[in-house]
Amino acid sequence: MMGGWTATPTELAEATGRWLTSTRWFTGDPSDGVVFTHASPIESSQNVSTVMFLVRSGELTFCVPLTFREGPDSREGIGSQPIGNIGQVQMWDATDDVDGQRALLNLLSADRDDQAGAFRLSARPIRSNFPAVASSHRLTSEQSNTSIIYRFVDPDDGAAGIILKVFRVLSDGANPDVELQQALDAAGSHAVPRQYGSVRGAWDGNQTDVAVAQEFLVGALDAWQVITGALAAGNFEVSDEIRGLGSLTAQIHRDLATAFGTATASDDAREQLVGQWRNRANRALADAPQLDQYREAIDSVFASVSSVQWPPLQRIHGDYHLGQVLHVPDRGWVALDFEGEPLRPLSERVQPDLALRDVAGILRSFDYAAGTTVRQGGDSQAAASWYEGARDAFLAGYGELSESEEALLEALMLDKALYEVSYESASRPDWIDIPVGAVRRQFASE
Ligand SMILES: Nc1ncnc2c1ncn2[C@@H]1O[C@H](COP(=O)(O)OP(=O)(O)O)[C@@H](O)[C@H]1O
Ligand SMILES: O=P(O)(O)O[C@H]1O[C@H](CO)[C@@H](O[C@H]2O[C@H](CO)[C@@H](O)[C@H](O)[C@H]2O)[C@H](O)[C@H]1O
Repeated sequence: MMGGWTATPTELAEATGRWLTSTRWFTGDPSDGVVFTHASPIESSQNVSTVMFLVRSGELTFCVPLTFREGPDSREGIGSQPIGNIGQVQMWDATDDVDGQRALLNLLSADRDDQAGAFRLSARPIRSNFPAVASSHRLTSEQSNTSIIYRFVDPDDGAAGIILKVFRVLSDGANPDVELQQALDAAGSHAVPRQYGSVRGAWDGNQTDVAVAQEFLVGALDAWQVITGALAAGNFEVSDEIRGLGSLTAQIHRDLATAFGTATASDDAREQLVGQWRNRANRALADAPQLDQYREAIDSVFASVSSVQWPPLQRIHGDYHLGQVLHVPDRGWVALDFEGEPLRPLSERVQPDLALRDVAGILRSFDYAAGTTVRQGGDSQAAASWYEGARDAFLAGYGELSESEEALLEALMLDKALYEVSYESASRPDWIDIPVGAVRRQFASE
């Protein structure tokens, strides 16, 4: 590190452990402790240096870039707070430090391609000749990873800046968020932001994306904000743009099928997917015992689609909901965050699936928007009919479904609601009534 100064893994763990285990992205068990296992220097000067660390906690590996500063001169004008210190050297989360932020972005344009070392970083630039950066700041909204926004001095072909996301929990294998958005961008799709590149990390036989950079879309609100804002204001009219969201979704599916191909839904593949739905249902019933009375009914919905005709399987978004779509001024809808559902292992998330799973995701999100409106005192009748109108408009934009696709969509909506039961029970118990209500309604007439 700077000036030959080094720190041992034990010193690092002692100095940062408390901060690390209290971050939003630390999804481990704090009682497992943290172990600094690997380090890869990013940038170093006489008294400031930035290093990318891998930190192990239980079974999980976290990506933790840190910036070190030695001496008062190196700290002058730093707006953010240090997270700890080792002797005279103070440490910052690099995503929250102006020099750390610059070093992380420089990784993309520095032609870095490590051939040796225990933790090797390689840049995979796409549009690497971007303009000079005027300012940078960390995104403050709630997110599972950590993003930094860089504003250009002058726009680059209309783009006002870059948003760079550092992936926090690493697993072996290409990150679908990077793989799918880069493939869509390369195919000329405007359904995702323009891509600037990504950084790969390799260690102990593992290889994955540690960061990705894309066009920062200025002034965008996500579809959840747009829709719940309108409903909260008492506007229950179904906007034409919902039909447009359906068409955009169909286009994304066509482009992903072209880029990655499709696979016949063989008996084995169906059995595997329906098996996953059953596992999720079992987990949801354990998390919400009040749904146990529907155990058989759930099982028979899943059993009934085993025998209908399935369309070919393909790569999909995988966690498609209204919060994953931005409404961009003068551009319209743009989809984000193709990482898949956080509760599923990566190996499942990259398997070909039913594209209708994404359709189910958005329809469930319309139900959440209606449910939230009612929870906040909105008119329940108006919210229920808005839901039906929004569903019909989205499906009209998506394209006609066959009878068997409709049956599959119903099963996938049930599966998604059951996933949400577990998600809410772990993350937001106050919200659990929304998916629980959806499961109940599905069986109300039986
Ligand atoms: N290209 C972008 N332009 C503008 N805002 C973005 C962009 N990408 C992400 N965001 C904002 O950052 C938030 C988090 O991004 P996301 O990719 O969902 O991160 P995470 O994987 O951490 O959940 C989004 O909900 C959105 O508000
Ligand atoms: O955005 P993430 O990839 O972290 O997705 C997870 O969190 C979502 C909530 O932030 C959760 O979405 C559920 O709540 C949304 C409203 O907040 C709603 O629009 C979605 O339809 C509903 O599923 C998502 O399930 C979870 O994976």
